Amino acid sequence: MYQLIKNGQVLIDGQLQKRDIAIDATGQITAIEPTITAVPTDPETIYDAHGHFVSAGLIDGHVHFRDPGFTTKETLKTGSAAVAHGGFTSVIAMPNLRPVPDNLLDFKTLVARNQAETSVHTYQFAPITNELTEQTIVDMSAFKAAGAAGFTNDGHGVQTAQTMYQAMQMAAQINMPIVAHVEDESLVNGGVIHDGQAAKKLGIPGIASVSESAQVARDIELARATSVHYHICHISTKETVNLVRRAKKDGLNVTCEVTPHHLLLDDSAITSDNAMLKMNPPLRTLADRQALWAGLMDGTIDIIATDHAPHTTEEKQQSLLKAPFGIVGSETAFSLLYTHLVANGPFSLAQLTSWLTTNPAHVFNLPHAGQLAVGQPADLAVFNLTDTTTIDANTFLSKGHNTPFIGEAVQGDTLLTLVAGQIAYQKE
Ligand SMILES: NC(=O)N[C@@H](CC(=O)O)C(=O)O
Ligand SMILES: [Zn+2]
Ligand SMILES: [Zn+2]
Repeated sequence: MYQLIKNGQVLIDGQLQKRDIAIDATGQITAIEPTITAVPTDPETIYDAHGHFVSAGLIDGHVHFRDPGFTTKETLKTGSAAVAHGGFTSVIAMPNLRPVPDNLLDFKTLVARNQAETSVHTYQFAPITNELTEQTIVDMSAFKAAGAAGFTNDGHGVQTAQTMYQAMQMAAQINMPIVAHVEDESLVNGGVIHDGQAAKKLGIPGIASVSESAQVARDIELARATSVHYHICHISTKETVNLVRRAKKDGLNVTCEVTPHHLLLDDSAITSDNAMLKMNPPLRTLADRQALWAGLMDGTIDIIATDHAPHTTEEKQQSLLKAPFGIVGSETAFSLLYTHLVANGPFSLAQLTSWLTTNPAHVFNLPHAGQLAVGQPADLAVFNLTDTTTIDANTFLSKGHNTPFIGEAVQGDTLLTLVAGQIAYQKE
């Protein structure tokens, strides 16, 4: 473990300033000062950040660790190593596992395994309904008591208004968020990419934007009627941005997330039958992408979450029609976002870090995450914002190499990640 981080650059009131950070034996930050002269006796416990950016540890509110059930894709060990490599120190894991942890025994076992087997703070979402697809809603209070961070059927939309309405009433009563994968299956029509130019050109069935936005519109009205905290996963369409903007204006407790890939890519990138560009929701149009940037700019979109969705190389080498939906995101998120949104984009480093630290801590009520401050756990990440590196799957700690961003030149490589003072990742 490290007890002193020297010569870091820390964001203070939106500006980078030189700071040293002292960490005690319990992993708490005890001082953040321009210069700390009380140096630990063991030189091994001193890390020289050499003027690089020291951030509060990032928070990812949407990851798939695949364990139990799909451990050829990822395990708790490889998934958490991957997120630490990306500078994340807290994540919330999705329950689309096998078995689905829709009974208390399986859920408690999973929560205990998350604690024991991951190198970061791994929180866990519980299902809304049995098997993520049935109508029977789980005993939400019992799952809350067992540690659930919220309720989601991610991978599946809740298909009936009746089930969603009841789930929202129950969640509102116990003050827990409904975290929604929004997808009206009656509007999907066997689509695998966005129903637009690329689908037409390649002769591949498309997924219309209304399959997302129609369900968002329904759910916002149900949220208005129940006063629940309604959080929308991976929004992808301009219509959804508009609906959320209006809901917020109306004072509803509605929040949402966007992924790095929906911000950085659109369906013009799909020029051949390449399943690395297949994910759910699909990459939409340039106009949608611009609406997502505008949504970040005006606060309609609260957070960026990766939807880290590892699959095996064999699975993703299949055609767009056959391959599973999803791409990995943990190990590329910060550098891609820093490069395109900040270094070459209109956003500030302070804005980017707010979408990855303070905002997710607030949205998901994680009181000890997202702040680099005295008295808080030393969850932090050091990023090299100046040198350019190339995204290389050989450096990935995830089992999943399924990303279209391989070979991209980026700034923002992770140098060090500490979780409560312990080294979760360090670049060689
Ligand atoms: N996003 C995806 O394309 N896939 C996710 C499921 C999901 O997040 O809906 C997965 O579990 O693979
Ligand atoms: Zn989803
Ligand atoms: Zn997901």
